[in-house]
Amino acid sequence: MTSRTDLSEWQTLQTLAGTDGQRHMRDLFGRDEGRFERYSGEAASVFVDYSKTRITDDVLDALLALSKACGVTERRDAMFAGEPINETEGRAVLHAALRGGDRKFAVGGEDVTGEVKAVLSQMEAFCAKVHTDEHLGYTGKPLKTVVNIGIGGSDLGPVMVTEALKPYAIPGRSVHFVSNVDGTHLAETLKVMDPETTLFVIASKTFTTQETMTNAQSARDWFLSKGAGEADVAKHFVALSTNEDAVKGFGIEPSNMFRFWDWVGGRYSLWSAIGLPIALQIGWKNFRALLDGAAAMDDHFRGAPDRENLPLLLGLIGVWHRSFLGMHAHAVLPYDQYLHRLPAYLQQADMESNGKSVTLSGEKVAYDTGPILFGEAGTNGQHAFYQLIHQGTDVIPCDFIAPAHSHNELGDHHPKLLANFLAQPEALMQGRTAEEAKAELIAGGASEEEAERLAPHKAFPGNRPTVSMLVEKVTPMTLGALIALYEHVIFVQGAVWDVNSYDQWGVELGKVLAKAILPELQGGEAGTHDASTAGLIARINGLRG
Ligand SMILES: O=P(O)(O)OC[C@H]1O[C@H](O)[C@H](O)[C@@H](O)[C@@H]1O
Repeated sequence: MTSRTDLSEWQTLQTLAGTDGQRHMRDLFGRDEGRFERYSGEAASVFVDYSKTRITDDVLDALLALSKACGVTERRDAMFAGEPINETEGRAVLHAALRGGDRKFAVGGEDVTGEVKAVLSQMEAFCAKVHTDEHLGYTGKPLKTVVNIGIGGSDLGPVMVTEALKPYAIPGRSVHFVSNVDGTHLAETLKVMDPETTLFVIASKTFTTQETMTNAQSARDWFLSKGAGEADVAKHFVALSTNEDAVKGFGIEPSNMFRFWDWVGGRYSLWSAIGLPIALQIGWKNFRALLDGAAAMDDHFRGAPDRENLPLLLGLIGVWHRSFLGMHAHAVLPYDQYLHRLPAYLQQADMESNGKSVTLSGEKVAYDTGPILFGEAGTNGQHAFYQLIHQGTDVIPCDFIAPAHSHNELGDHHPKLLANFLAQPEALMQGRTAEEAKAELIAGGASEEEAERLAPHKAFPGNRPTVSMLVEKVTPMTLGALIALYEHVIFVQGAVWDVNSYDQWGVELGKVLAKAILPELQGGEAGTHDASTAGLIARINGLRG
């Protein structure tokens, strides 16, 4: 198998990295009035400006040629055709089928549209029952509060979306999330819960995850300790899972289970039954709109020509930054408070997907793959880590995301927020030379000597790439489209890097070792460990007595 680095397209890009990749964007903008128009586009109501990245037409052409040489389009088609592109687990990757509406999808030749629709109908009917107060608890009161117990993909998506779509929340209801196995998370959540009106949603694809099973068991114990009987569990506990046997084993009836399938990756599962807490919070119509927004982005990704295909272009630009220009990190900076959990969500989506270092055929990659992703809602990040983004030694490409309208148009808050959303990328691109800094200091009254001394500190290198994404408003539709855009960017990058974006074996080893260590913290015999781990175990056991 040829390595990506043997491809002539790869080598062309390596050469371009030393030429075009070093050009200052100030000059690129200076020489080209059409840059913004040429390097921006819109799909499914998400407008994307990628002109403030270090690309030229030559770079873009070379990236698109690389994509062709890597078979990105063929792999995309294989994904949508339900082929088992998750090769290490022998599974299809078909979360698009969950949101596809009437579009047909099949896995291994078998149509799945029907079963997807059946579960969606089951979810819709359940939501209707809860929302009309017909689903009653063990004392006859309607259930008003939802506690979702899940972790990773069974938590981050629903948390992010319910936060993002708070303006659509049905009044008088609330959704809470417990993920950490740290008892504090559950204990603090239960403190404000009324057992008579609380619905527990146990969300776990495998229904074996230690954190979730432990929290679910403790929630059940708490519920039973409040005067409810075993038979009442059915009214207050539902499961979202692929594992019917384990759900039964836990004591939840299959009729209270909302299922999904092994072709839905955990970090791509918010569109499945895992989205139930979202639907419970925002209502069915809005949940459907979320799915429709994502489906519109799927259509764009499948149908738009390469040069207009935003997920393809953004994915390739990310590869350019990471594998050719040596940029290690990627910041996601939403200028919308409701999107404050988007970076955390994308951390799992991206880092668990492309945090890989062997190719599909098992060889060590000879290039950099997935970046370190982090972020924070603007403008808070500006007062925390942006200093490093502006003047640090690492160049960190950033995504700036903003809605033109806020759900809370309070005084002049939103224009101020938007001004920051616009100013930061401008500053990151333009920078400020030492000469400019010196001139400004002198204009501000500094002496020549003082200006000379301070200018290096006040100079900004600029040429720091940013992508700006703009939506009219954060709605279920635009949010769905935005999430799907990122999913496909991750797909494109995985396809170019020749890694399996759909497994996560790296999470396993720690889990196995934790299982082995647990008995040693509960009075069991000491196991075999390195001196550091053994020393820490002994110390913890000493402290806990
Ligand atoms: O939904 P579950 O089976 O409980 O899995 C929850 C999470 O477990 C692991 O951490 C995996 O790495 C995640 O991808 C997954 O989302």
